[in-house]
Amino acid sequence: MNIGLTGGIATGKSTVSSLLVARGALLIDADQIAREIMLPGHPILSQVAEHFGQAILQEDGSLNRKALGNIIFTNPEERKVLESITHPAIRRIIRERMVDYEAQYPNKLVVADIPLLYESGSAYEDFFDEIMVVYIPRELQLERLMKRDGINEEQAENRLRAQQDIEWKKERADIVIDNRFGPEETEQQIEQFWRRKGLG
Ligand SMILES: CC(C)(COP(=O)(O)OP(=O)(O)OC[C@H]1O[C@@H](n2cnc3c(N)ncnc32)[C@H](O)[C@@H]1O)[C@@H](O)C(=O)NCCC(=O)NCCS
Ligand SMILES: Nc1ncnc2c1ncn2[C@@H]1O[C@H](COP(=O)(O)OP(=O)(O)OP(=O)(O)O)[C@@H](O)[C@H]1O
Repeated sequence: MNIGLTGGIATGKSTVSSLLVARGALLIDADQIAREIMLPGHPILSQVAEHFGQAILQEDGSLNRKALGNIIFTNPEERKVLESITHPAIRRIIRERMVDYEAQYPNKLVVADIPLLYESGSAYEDFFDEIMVVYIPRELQLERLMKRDGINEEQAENRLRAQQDIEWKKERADIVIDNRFGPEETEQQIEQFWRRKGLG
């Protein structure tokens, strides 16, 4: 069985995926894949640099994440260009890993953590048995994001605006994990999900 795990920025996807992995789930992490394709020498990074210019690279040729983030989180058109380069590659790698894991470990739960699962359209939605959304109310999302990344309210708002609203995602979810309370409450919901699915 597989699930797509999503939510908004800083709603707690990594927290929830760690709880699932601790129970034996296999994880595919879209943010990690996004970093792999941006490593020096990768053809995707070359395409990105071709469009955005050398200013988004550090002297050693690696990606200057801050510089690229500043461009795409304040300019939706540039964000679309970046996504048109990165998303097809990310999607392909996720699908390949999913197929591999499911063939190798047919009794395990495979979890794909994809921040922009819904934003990417039906390409992903049809791919998973179920979609789990990690939810917290927007004000708390803003607060946790500012604190975790050490950014101000305007920068955090820009990042939130680059994604679909968390309430909208919650409405569409097959499974909602409400992560606004403490870690114990979240763990309880994961345990319930695990039992309901007969995973052990
Ligand atoms: C722009 C980049 C370099 C900024 O790097 P930075 O280290 O500041 O952020 P990081 O990669 O840790 O991402 C943090 C979060 O930002 C959000 N985010 C990232 N890219 C996007 C985007 N194109 N649109 C909306 N939100 C995004 C996601 O919620 C993600 O979890 C980086 O996010 C990137 O390469 N983005 C393009 C690839 C992509 O779309 N990744 C999302 C996973 S599918
Ligand atoms: N139940 C909780 N109570 C308090 N703080 C939490 C809780 N869950 C997560 N956090 C904190 O909120 C922040 C965001 O969590 P996390 O990094 O798991 O989110 P994420 O959805 O994976 O984020 P991103 O998509 O941006 O990588 C972190 O600083 C984390 O420590």
